[in-house]
Amino acid sequence: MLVIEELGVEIGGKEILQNVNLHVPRGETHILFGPNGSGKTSLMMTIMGFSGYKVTRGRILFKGEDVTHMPVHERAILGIGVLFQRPPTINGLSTRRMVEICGRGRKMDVDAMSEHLNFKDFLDRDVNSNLSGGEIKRSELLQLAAQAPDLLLLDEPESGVDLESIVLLGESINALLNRGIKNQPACHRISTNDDAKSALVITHTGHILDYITADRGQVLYKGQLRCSRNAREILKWIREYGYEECVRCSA
Ligand SMILES: Nc1ncnc2c1ncn2[C@@H]1O[C@H](COP(=O)(O)OP(=O)(O)OP(=O)(O)O)[C@@H](O)[C@H]1O
Repeated sequence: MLVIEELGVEIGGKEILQNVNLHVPRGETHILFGPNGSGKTSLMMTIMGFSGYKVTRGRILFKGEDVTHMPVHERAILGIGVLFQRPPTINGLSTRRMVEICGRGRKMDVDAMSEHLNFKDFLDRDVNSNLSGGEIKRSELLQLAAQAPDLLLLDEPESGVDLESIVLLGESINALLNRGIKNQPACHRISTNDDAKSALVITHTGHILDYITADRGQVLYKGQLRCSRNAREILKWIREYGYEECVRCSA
């Protein structure tokens, strides 16, 4: 689904990512760990194609197509969707209209969709205007549900979400991934065929791992992917020994 080869990225002339290689197969969810400032968000923004993230080497393939220099909207149409860590407020555009735009003319019942996410009362507010942290995440998930991407890039989905709402969030993410059943290995899931979705999820706390099934974890450290193994094992190592020791062990 997603293949990144020897990717190098600069922001404003500063090298942020170096020689990143990553493969997220169809139907798999990978967790991206890494200390603050290691480049996790930059990697997601580069995959999505936002300006300011200059690819200096390497390439990004999505569904076999080289998207390295493709504009954001074309990547979105091709099936990449992002849940931002800090999404912008868009004054003058209601969330309802935004959800319809994300759906690109597909027939859908926005009210019914928003009911599942407990978001109906906020539909007519401008996008992300005067919403709490948890409400913003639900707004983002609603937009993603309308877009129905094949690859979800989720930047700290659980941050700012209370312990009860995180259950709803986990269920919504599983629904987006076409996964009803947690803790099933990718090879045993029904949706490993053409409709299987993939995800790359940034987390610091690992709380989201209680609600979604992670097939693999990766550690980004100082702009380089330094470790790839079971996500829970990585989390345990980081908690016990810290990032520096974690990447030393896997070197
Ligand atoms: N627009 C920008 N201009 C200049 N530097 C930037 C910009 N965006 C990010 N950076 C820098 O790039 C580096 C990586 O930032 P990034 O946000 O990707 O890290 P992160 O791993 O997601 O961090 P966190 O866990 O704190 O969210 C940081 O040193 C950051 O200051």
